Amino acid sequence: MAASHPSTEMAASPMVRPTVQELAAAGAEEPPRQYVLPEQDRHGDLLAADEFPEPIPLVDLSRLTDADEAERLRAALQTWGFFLATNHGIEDSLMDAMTSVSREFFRQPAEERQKCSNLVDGNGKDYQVEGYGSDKVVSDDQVLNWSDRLHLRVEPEDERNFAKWPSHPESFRDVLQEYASRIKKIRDLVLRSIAKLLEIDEDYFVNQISNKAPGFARFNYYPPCPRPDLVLGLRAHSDGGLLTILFNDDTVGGLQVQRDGRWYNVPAKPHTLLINLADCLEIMNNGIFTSPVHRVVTNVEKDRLSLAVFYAVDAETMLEPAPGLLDDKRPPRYKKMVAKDFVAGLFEHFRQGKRFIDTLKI
Ligand SMILES: O=C(O)CCC(=O)C(=O)O
Ligand SMILES: [Fe+2]
Repeated sequence: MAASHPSTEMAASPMVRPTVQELAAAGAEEPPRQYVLPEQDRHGDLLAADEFPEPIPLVDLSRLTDADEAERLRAALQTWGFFLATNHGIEDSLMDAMTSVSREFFRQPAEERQKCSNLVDGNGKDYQVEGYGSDKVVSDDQVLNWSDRLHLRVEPEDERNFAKWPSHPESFRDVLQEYASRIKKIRDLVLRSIAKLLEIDEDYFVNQISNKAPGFARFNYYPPCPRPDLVLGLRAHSDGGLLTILFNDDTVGGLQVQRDGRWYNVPAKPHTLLINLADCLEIMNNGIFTSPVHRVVTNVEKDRLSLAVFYAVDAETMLEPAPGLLDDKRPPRYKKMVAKDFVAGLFEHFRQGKRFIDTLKI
C-alpha cells in the first residue's frame, strides 16, 4: 500500500539496533523478520516491474521558455508526475563531487558515521529529525525499509545545523552547500514553469515558499540485500512536500513508479536530475498534476545511493487549490488544511501505510 512519506520523520522511541548497512555487512542469508514484507505486499523480483515505456520524460531546463519544451513538461507531469531534467546548469564536476562525498560518508566505519547519529546522546530513546540512522521503530508490526539515511536541513540557510553535517570528508559541507544553492534555483524555475502551464500567476507557487519554509536533503543508502524479493529499500509512498529534486544513482536501478496500478522501473541517466511533484503541490494545482507513488527495490550485489531534496512549505501555510484554478466548472477537489496539520497527519498515515492526501479529496 502507498503512503505519503514526510520529509521529516516520526518522533518516537526507537530501540538501539544495527543499521541496515551493518546488517548487510554481517552477511546474514535472510533479512531479519522486521524487514520482511507481508506476503501480499511482496514484489516477486525486480522483473515484477515493467520496463519504462518510451518516450522517457526528459525536459531540457534551458529551453523551458520554448512552447514545445513547456509542452513536454506538461506531458511528463500529466503522465508520470515527474521528469528527468537535462541542461539544468549544474556542472558534471559538481554532481560528481556530490556523489563522491556522499559515498565517502557511507563508506566510513560505523563509529564515524554514528558521529552524525540522529539519536540524542546515543541513548536510543530520543532522536532528532536531522542526522544519520535507519527507520525508527514505533510499533511491533512495523515493516522496516532496507535502507539507512542521512537527513540534513538545507533550507532556510540560516537554520542549517552544521553540528549534524559530516565533518568527513572535509569537502562535504562545501559541496552540499553549493549543490543546495544551485538546485534551489532549479526549484524556482520549475515551479514558475508549472504555474505558467496552468495559466496562473507565474510566482504563485514560488510565493508559497516563505523564508521559513524547510528544505531537507535526504541521502538514502540501500545496502545489497540477500533476498530482494522479501523487502523494499523504501516502501511505496508519495513525497509529502511541494517538490522533490532527486539525484539518482545512474549505475544501479531500483526506483520504481506506479501508474494505473502497475509498477515501472524508472530510468536513470548520468548527470540528470529527477524532479517530481509532491503532495502539497498536488493540492495547490487542484489535482491537475498529481504526486507520483514510488518505491525502491534492492538487489543482491550492489549498494545504491540517492540524494533527495524535499522542498516543503512553512508550517503556517494554508494548503488549498490556487484560487486562479477554480471556477464554477472547476470546483476544489481537496479540502483546505494548514500545512502543520497536514504534516502531522502524514506521520500517522505513513505509519498505517496510507496516503493522507486521499483523505482530503472532495
Ligand atoms: O532512492 C530513490 O531513488 C528514491 C528515494 C525517495 O523516494 C525518497 O527519499 O523519498
Ligand atoms: Fe520519495
